[in-house]
Amino acid sequence: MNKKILIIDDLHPTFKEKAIALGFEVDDLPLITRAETLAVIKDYIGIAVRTKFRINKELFDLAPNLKFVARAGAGLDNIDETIAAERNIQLINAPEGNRDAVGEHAIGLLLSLMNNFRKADSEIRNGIWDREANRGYELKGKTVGIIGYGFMGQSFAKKLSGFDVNVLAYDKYKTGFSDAYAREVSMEEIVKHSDVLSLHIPLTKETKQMVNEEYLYHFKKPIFFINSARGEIVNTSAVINKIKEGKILGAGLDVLETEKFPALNEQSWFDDLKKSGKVILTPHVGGWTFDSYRKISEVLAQKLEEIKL
Ligand SMILES: O=C(O)C(=O)COP(=O)(O)O
Repeated sequence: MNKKILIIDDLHPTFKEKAIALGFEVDDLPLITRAETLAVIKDYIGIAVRTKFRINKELFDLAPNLKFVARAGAGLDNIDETIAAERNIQLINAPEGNRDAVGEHAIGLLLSLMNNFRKADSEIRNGIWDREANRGYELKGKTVGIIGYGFMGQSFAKKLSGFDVNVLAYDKYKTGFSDAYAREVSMEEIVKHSDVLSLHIPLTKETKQMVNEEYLYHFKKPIFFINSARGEIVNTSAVINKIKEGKILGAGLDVLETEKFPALNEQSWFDDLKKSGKVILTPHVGGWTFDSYRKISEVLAQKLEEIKL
């Protein structure tokens, strides 16, 4: 059997080295375009990707020999999982490789929001010394609501453990998961008690636009909101409205409903996000650290070894 793998994204060399050691032939072409990929994919039994483009029916139709897709990251939303399952194409991913990065980044966003780091810093640079407007909140004693208790949610909960917070977690697909770091609760309890809301769920048909006006309306207390999952889970205009109403005290967004320029400039909500002192934006780097770059490749290589071909 031909054992060729095509790497189409920037992956740490560990993956390639391990794959070669396992007897695979590897073409490492991080700059390959979609059209070029479609032209050659028939020759490969495996493809390794990050989020460069969608691995969908068009690609699967041209890939009769494809046995697996290796996603160098956590989210599988850029891969058509249904078609892959129908065609017995296995999916492996590496959330174990970037969970620490995401957990730490979410903590960073939260502390920065609660202490106005971004706003205060830019005020000083503009000659403003305003202590009162930059008075912060402490995490201690607050209730943090986590939606989604997989690798990322668990990592965030664990990183919170030194802050003396009450951590609640809801996961639609799991029960009995209370641990030393979080207590399993219903969505209603999250909505009722949380001072902080952090999303750690995948983007699916069900979660798309889940955090909208109606959802946010039900929160009993003003919240700090963190999204390091996927932008399309959130209706950004609703978040802006809730910031204006004082129901969201701050929003830390590592992911946006529309990402990258120039598309971002076209969004009606982007100006409001930019102007708000209560918003911190990062360019989808929560899971993308120098450390996770290597760890993701190590995890993926380990899973490649275990895959049944
Ligand atoms: O691991 C994930 O799901 C991420 O969001 C990281 O995205 P990336 O693979 O760096 O485009």
